[in-house]
Amino acid sequence: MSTNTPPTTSTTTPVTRNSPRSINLPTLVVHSPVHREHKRRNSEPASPTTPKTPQHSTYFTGFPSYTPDPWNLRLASRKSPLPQQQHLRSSPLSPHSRLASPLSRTSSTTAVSSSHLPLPLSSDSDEEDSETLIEEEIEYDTGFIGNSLYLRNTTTNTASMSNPGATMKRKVVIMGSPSVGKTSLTQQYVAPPTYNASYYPTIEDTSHKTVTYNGVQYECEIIDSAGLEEYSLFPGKYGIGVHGYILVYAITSRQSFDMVPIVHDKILDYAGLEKVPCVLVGQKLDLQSERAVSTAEGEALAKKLNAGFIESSAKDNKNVSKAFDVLLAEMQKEYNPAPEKKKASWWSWGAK
Ligand SMILES: Nc1nc2c(ncn2[C@@H]2O[C@H](COP(=O)(O)OP(=O)(O)OP(=O)(O)O)[C@@H](O)[C@H]2O)c(=O)[nH]1
Repeated sequence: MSTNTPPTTSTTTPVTRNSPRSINLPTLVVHSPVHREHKRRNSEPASPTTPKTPQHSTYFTGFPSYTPDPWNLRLASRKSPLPQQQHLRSSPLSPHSRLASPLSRTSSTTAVSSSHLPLPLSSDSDEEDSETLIEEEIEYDTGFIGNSLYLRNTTTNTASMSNPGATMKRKVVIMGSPSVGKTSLTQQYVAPPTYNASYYPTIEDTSHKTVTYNGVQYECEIIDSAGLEEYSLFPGKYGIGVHGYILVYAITSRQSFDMVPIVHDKILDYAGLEKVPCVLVGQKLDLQSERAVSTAEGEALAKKLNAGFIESSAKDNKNVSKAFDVLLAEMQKEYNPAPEKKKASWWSWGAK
């Protein structure tokens, strides 16, 4: 019997009362997505013959990425051509990168390709991989207005803000009643001097213009929409993926002025937002003798709609580019707010 008894004290390391080994707790192994990815990369052979696996730009967040905005979809669809090494340098494991966390906000990490961005290229880059790629976190605000869920891209374009030479895309839609001068305003802005006294109703026209405003370069896509009547259906596509609106009325037409708040309401309904960057433009300023809407009324409506305001004449090319500048200012306020100045604390005040 005594031969089957296992030895009772066979420890080689002395176990003191306070040592962690004295407590026999079960080991908890957490396999987080980050941990798994780290293990996978460490286990890969470091031979130069290892084939480079092209990685999708939304790699390594560990969580399903969510890129519903058409702008972001375009970015996310790009495949990253960088080798493994460079991804690790800017991967979420690096202490300098921002780790996209599903707990903080709905966010996804997307590789943004830009040759102007200030990040240094690592020395081990191949010739074919000369394009600089950086990761930019795309953030969304979500919430409810009534019963509908809204989702708004709240990413401040840090890449462009940190590099004044970068170009930012802006999609703008011009809306209002028929024959108020939307097309004339757009054409005068895009290719001045252009004014046509004859009237051809528009179905839809898109033009582009690159402008610099407040030190930032914008590539504007300007959509000239068809004139809206009170009971016409609002085209839903103008409620999504648009950065700003130019709401036009003619100072000679009370009806076109009354149409503005109706259009504005429809935009907010479709966009599911409480506010969108807007400028209210009172067109046909040259027709002073036929004026039906005063400047004060225009200003009051703009204030009510939280929009910028200007009166213009496409015929005389007066305040045309200013109208677009006012909108760029409104969009800058919304999408690239100036960094808040640090308030003087009590400590620094006392130290003076
Ligand atoms: N006097 C004057 N006429 C203008 C001005 N702007 C446009 N018009 C005239 O107004 C008419 C309608 O102009 P459009 O630019 O086609 O108006 P619109 O709002 O695009 O019209 P829709 O395509 O139906 O939506 C044309 O005959 C223009 O020549 C302006 O500033 N002053």
